[in-house]
This record gives sequence, C-alpha cells and structure tokens, in this order.
Amino acid sequence: MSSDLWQRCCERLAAEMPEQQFNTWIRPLPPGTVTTAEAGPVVSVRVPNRFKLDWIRNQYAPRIESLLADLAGCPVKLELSLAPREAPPVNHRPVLATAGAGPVPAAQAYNGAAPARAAAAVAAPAAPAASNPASRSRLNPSLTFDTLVPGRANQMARTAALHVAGAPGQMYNPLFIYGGVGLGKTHLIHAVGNALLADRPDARVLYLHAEQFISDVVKNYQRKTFDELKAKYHSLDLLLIDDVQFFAGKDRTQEEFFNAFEALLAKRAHIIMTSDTYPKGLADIDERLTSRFDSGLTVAIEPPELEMRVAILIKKAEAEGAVMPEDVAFFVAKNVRANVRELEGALRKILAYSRFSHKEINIQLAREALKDLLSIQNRQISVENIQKTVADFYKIKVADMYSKKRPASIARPRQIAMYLAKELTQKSLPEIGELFGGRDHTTVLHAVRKIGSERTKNTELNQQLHVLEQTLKG
Ligand SMILES: Nc1ncnc2c1ncn2[C@@H]1O[C@H](COP(=O)(O)OP(=O)(O)OP(=O)(O)O)[C@@H](O)[C@H]1O
Repeated sequence: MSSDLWQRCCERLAAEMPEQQFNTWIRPLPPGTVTTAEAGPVVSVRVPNRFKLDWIRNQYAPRIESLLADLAGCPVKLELSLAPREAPPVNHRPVLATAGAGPVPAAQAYNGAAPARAAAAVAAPAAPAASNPASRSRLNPSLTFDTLVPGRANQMARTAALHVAGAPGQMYNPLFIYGGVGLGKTHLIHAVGNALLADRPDARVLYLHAEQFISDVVKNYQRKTFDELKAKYHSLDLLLIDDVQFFAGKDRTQEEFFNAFEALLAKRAHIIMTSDTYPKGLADIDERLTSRFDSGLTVAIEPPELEMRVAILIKKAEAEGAVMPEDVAFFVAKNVRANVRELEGALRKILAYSRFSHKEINIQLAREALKDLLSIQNRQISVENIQKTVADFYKIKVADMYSKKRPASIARPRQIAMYLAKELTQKSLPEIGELFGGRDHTTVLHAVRKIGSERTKNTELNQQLHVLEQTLKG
C-alpha cells in the first residue's frame, strides 16, 4: 500500500473542501500511517484533542474513508485516535511571555489584578494560580464540549461554537447565542474557551459576565484609568461575555464595549456573547451595538426536547457516580421541562434522597423526592389557567377560547392552548374538548399534533411555547 496514500487523500480533500475548513481541520493533522490488517488497509491518524477528534469523526470521516478507498482501489478503514498529551514543561513560561507584546503585563491584562499583584505574579512565575492561563481566563474547567449533551435544541449553537473553537477569529465573528434561562449558554461559551486553551495554552481568553464588565467600567471611570481597561480587553484573543442584556441603559459601558468590540474584531480576535434574547430584541442598547452583535452569526439555544432531557439526566447522574435507570429518567424528564438547571435540581434531590434513605433509585423514590415540585405543578396548572395565560399572551379574549370564531388570529392561540392543556395537565382529549366550548376530541387531537409537529420546525413558535410553559409553571 502506497505510503503517500494520506498525502494524496489530503490533496483531494483540499480540492473539494472550502479552504478555511481544510486549513482548520485537515491540514494541521499529522500524516496518517498506513498498516495492513486482515480486513484490509488501515489508515491511522492521531488528532490533537477531543473536540477536534469528535468533529472530524462526525463531519469528515465518511468522506475521507471513501476517498481513501477510491485512491487505494479497495475498502480502507480510517482509524482516528487521540494523540497522547505532551507533558507540560516543568517551568511555566514567565507570565510576561504569554502576554505577547501588549502594553500591560499579562497578569494584569487577564484579570485586572492591581499592579502590585501583577508584579508579584511576574516575580514568581512558578505559582500555579498566577501562571495558569485557565485560571486567568476565569473559565470553569468542568464546562466543556465533553460534558455538554448534544441535541436538536443546541445543535446549531454547538456546531458554530465548535467551529469557533477550532478556528477563532475566522467564521462566525461575533457569535451571538441567545435563549431562555438555564439552557446551556454559559456552558457552551466556557466550552469554547476551554477547548481553545487545550489547543493553544498561550491564547488570551477571558470569560466574564456582563455585570463584571460593567463593574470594571465603573472602577476605571472612578480611577480615570481607561487605558488600563482598554489594555485589558483589547489584547484578548477570545472574549466570552455572558448575558449582554445587562448592558441595557448603561451608556458608558456600551461605549466601552463598543470600543473593545471594534478593536477585537479589527485584529481578528473572536467575540462570543450570550443573551436572553436576539440582538434586535435587546431593549435600551444602542442600535450601533445591536446591529454589530448581529453582524456575525446569531443562533438560538432552545429548550431541550424529551430525549435530550433524558440523556442529560443519565449523563449528570453518571458524573455523580450514580446510575439513573432509563424509566426514572423519562419520568423526571416528562415532569421537569423548563430548563436544564431545573433538571439538575431535580437530579440532586433524587440522589440525596436515595443516599439518605439507602434506597435504590426507582420511579417511586423519584416521586417521593420530587413530591413538592410535582404538587406545585399539578396545583398551578389548570386548563382555565392555560386559557387565560395564552389569551393574554396573544392579546385575544379568554371568551374566544370557547367561541366558535375561526379567524387565524383566534384559532391559532386556541390550538396552542389545547396543545398546552394536553401537555401540562392530566386531562383527556374529550375533557379538554369540553372545556374549549364543547369541541370534539378529534379537534383537540388535531391541534395537539399540529402544534407539536410545528414546534420542532418553527423556532419562533418554540420560543413562544417555552415562555408560556415557564409562565404557567410559575
Ligand atoms: N446540553 C447540556 N448538557 C449538559 N449540561 C447542560 C446542558 N445544557 C445546560 N446544562 C447545564 O445546565 C446548567 C445551566 O446551564 P447554563 O448556566 O449554561 O445556562 P444559561 O443558558 O447560561 O442560563 P442563564 O441565562 O440563566 O445564565 C449548567 O449546570 C449546565 O452545565
């Protein structure tokens, strides 16, 4: 088998892939080695880190195998594996060296430390907290792509985030991720930062909540040290900023953020932002900023669907060293739908209950552990409540829920209310029909199916349903 098989395969890939993608994912790989197994030739390629491995496996492996087979004239197996990690050097580089040629010492540039502290950090480069890029970046090391369960709800956002982690400063800049509370926005942006640092430990990455940026602006405003602020933010390679809706009404903050934004984009540093709404929906933020927020890629994270909630529960239980049987995970996921943070809360209760009572995890135990939560839900959600909430939301009269009127502006909210009644209450289809002005159960069934199926394709409808569900659950 020709030893330049990999080389030729790369040439073919280079010809057919967009240049940027080839340069990001394929070109940096070490040459594949060819061996012959009983079943045929095997090309083994070592990939430098886990997220690149997953990405290449999912996106490119089938095509690579087919090109290899084409070139070799027989089926070829592609074996992708993780390259062993190189041992880190015993002495970390002096902090100043990792800062590049920026005007401010690295320790200061990363964490806003007072000059005295920054100087101490430089004087003692071996101190792990001071010389560790991860801690300076304020990233939580446990929030990675590995611990983020993928699903339809976060597919677009996760794909875009993986791209950015692989090639920051190129496509999707800025990346704007929005969605409701507790859906994994913060997790995802930490994952990008952690992945980039795993790949390039000297990259200047900073995660911060919008409120921390606001407080930095205030501090520097009081001290009249705007140059420091600029030096801190303008020298980054990747800025991850959470919940930018908090900038609302803060003019000076917005101005400073605008400056940082422009400076970072000009030097092809990457910016990722999160928010509870899409850029145009942000209130009290200068249009000059919101239009820039929207100038790269804007993606939503949606509430996770049932199967994803089940997968999250099982994975999180596993991480806690516990086993959550699938039927229990389904029971919990069906009852806790609002967001992942609530799912985590439910899981914690179940695990604690099981440990204290020395009982194994089953549906009975989960029911007991979540007694309060389930009774609150059952108490609050009635069909009447749903009708009123939906009518208020779509600005129609509650009476229209029972009326025979058919214009779409009324019929659609009514169908949405029927769907929610089926989802959130224990009522049967005929009972729901009765409560909607004596309608037939087939009318309810039609509404439930229609809205349920549209929800999976229509982002706006899905967001609206999510808001309604959150409101109804209090
Ligand atoms: N897909 C997922 N897989 C695993 N864990 C997840 C996932 N999505 C969210 N989580 C977890 O749920 C919790 C809440 O997520 P996170 O804080 O990222 O939400 P958020 O969208 O930033 O919310 P907020 O707007 O309230 O800040 C975190 O513990 C996070 O790890």
